[in-house]
Amino acid sequence: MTSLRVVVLAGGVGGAKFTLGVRAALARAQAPEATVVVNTGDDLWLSGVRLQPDIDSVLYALAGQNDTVRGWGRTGDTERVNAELQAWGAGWPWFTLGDLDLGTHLARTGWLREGLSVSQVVERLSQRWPLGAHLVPMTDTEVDTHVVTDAGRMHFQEWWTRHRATIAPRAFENPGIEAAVPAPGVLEAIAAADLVLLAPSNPVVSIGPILAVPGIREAVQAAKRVVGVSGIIGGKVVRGMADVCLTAIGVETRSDAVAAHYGARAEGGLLDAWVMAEEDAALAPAVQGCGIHPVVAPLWMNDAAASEGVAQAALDA
Ligand SMILES: O=c1nc2n(C[C@H](O)[C@H](O)[C@H](O)CO)c3cc(O)ccc3cc-2c(=O)[nH]1
Repeated sequence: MTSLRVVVLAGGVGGAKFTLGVRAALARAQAPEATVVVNTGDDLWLSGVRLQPDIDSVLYALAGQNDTVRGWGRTGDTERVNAELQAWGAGWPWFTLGDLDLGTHLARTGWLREGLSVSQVVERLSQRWPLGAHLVPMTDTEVDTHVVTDAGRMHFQEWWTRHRATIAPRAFENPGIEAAVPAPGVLEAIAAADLVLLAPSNPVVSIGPILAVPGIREAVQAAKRVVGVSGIIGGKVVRGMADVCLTAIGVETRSDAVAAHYGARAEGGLLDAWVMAEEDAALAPAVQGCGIHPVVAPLWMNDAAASEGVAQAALDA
């Protein structure tokens, strides 16, 4: 039994899988449940409802309700309402809203319209299933992610789901983030944590917006210990479009480059240690050279045991 208090910063499928592993590893150690600070930068309004893809990815995964094949939405979902929306010409023809998923969006939007804050809504959504972790949004303020391209500015979801990241991004922006405030409990959880973990989520559009909420980066820098987990394995992204996003901000798609992007805590960055894949072991000296302690471990999260192994490596780092 341990009293280790852990905070995870997470977003997307990588964040959800890693969070499952952290939950399992902490349960095995009889440690308290982790607090998971989730990216809300890829949220959007569509057909009158508020979507929170990263919140829902983590929520559904912890609840065992996620579609593991598609990587987003609810398992066993149907698309009857979506077909009607398409017939009306409502929403986006390239963006599917499942029927069960829409139930979540309607519940969330109703509560928001009744005056609940985003974090109060996340708390309500967290009560339906035993999650084994405490979910908090990074902020209650609306800060969607926009992608600036030569073809114009568009919402991150349009760039990703419609264009499949094929239009070169010039920049990623979160309009209004300078005025955003960390959601209640975020700074307190980080300050009280024995360990803050950066999940192997997209460093630019998942972890980036969380750290850009004023006060969160500073809180992580002041945390007792910070360990990051690489989402790059063997010089490639496991899934998603982190490589395109990293190129846009001038960072190479290499594990050591992402570690250097986060930076060593001793030099004003964030990391004490960096968990990197066995395939990237040759890059460990470069990470060490940045002042970050490298830990080499198997990082493929193909099943629950593998995810727990990755989480355990981060907890031990
Ligand atoms: O590739 C897709 N991803 C879809 N996603 C996933 C999402 O676009 C991204 O993968 C994440 O935002 C990236 O973290 C959805 C997520 C939701 O919460 C709700 C609806 C969708 C719909 C789609 C979709 O039609 N196509």
